[in-house]
Amino acid sequence: MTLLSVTHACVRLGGHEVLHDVSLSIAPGEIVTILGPNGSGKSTLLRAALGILPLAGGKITRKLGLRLGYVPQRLTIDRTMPLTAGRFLSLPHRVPPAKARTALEKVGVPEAYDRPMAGLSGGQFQRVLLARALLVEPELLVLDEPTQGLDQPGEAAFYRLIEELRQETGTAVLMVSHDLHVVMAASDRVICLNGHVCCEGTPQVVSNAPEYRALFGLGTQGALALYRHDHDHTHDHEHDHHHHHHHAEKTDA
Ligand SMILES: Nc1ncnc2c1ncn2[C@@H]1O[C@H](COP(=O)(O)OP(=O)(O)OP(=O)(O)O)[C@@H](O)[C@H]1O
Repeated sequence: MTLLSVTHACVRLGGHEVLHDVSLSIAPGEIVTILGPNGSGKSTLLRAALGILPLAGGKITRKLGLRLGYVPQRLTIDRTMPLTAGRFLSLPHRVPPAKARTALEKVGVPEAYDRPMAGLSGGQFQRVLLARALLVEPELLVLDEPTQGLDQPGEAAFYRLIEELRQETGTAVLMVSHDLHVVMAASDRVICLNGHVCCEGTPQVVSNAPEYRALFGLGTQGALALYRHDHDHTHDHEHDHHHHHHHAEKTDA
């Protein structure tokens, strides 16, 4: 079964073809990451897949009634607006307070409920956006560079949370990133984009593909190997092997 598929999609923006003949599909429970340099069309692809942008060619197919949660790349909230995270979760559709509190607990920021959105840290804010995306109990979570503005430990913690949510709820995840270090090992499948699909496959396959190396340079294999080794550890100190979370299947001991 496929939750969402993009078939031979072309997107034109401002008179030029930003995406050419791009195909991808995502199955239940999969974590698929779209990687690519700035301007390679990653956000465009997500927005086309969500139906926000029209296609110049190809098609998008979604499972009927697909429950989809979306975390946008950036959301600015007027700092003068006294909007608490609890109330934010009730926009645009009212959500029972207990459900909003549960969602905030699930993403590790229960204290945000009564706090104004404008006063949250970057990491707390992204978690609230994620909580909002979880309200629909998504079968597919779509995340557009959800860790922008977070420091490295914050970013690593955010991706661990995504993995935990996947394990707990079985949601599939389609996300965009240009960060190789954290995302590669956290993904089941990677799609390397540069206006078209350059290569795709498991992180190991992609990191060895000449197309990928041409885009990201030869040094990334080393970085990936290092990251895979350090996957279960904090990322603020490379040699700090303190375990934050234990994933039995991924320990490196
Ligand atoms: N509304 C638009 N009109 C014209 N060109 C656009 C428009 N929106 C995006 N583009 C162009 O499309 C290309 C892809 O943009 P997109 O935002 O999808 O890239 P990206 O891979 O997400 O980049 P980044 O990593 O910088 O976020 C870029 O060259 C961008 O300048």
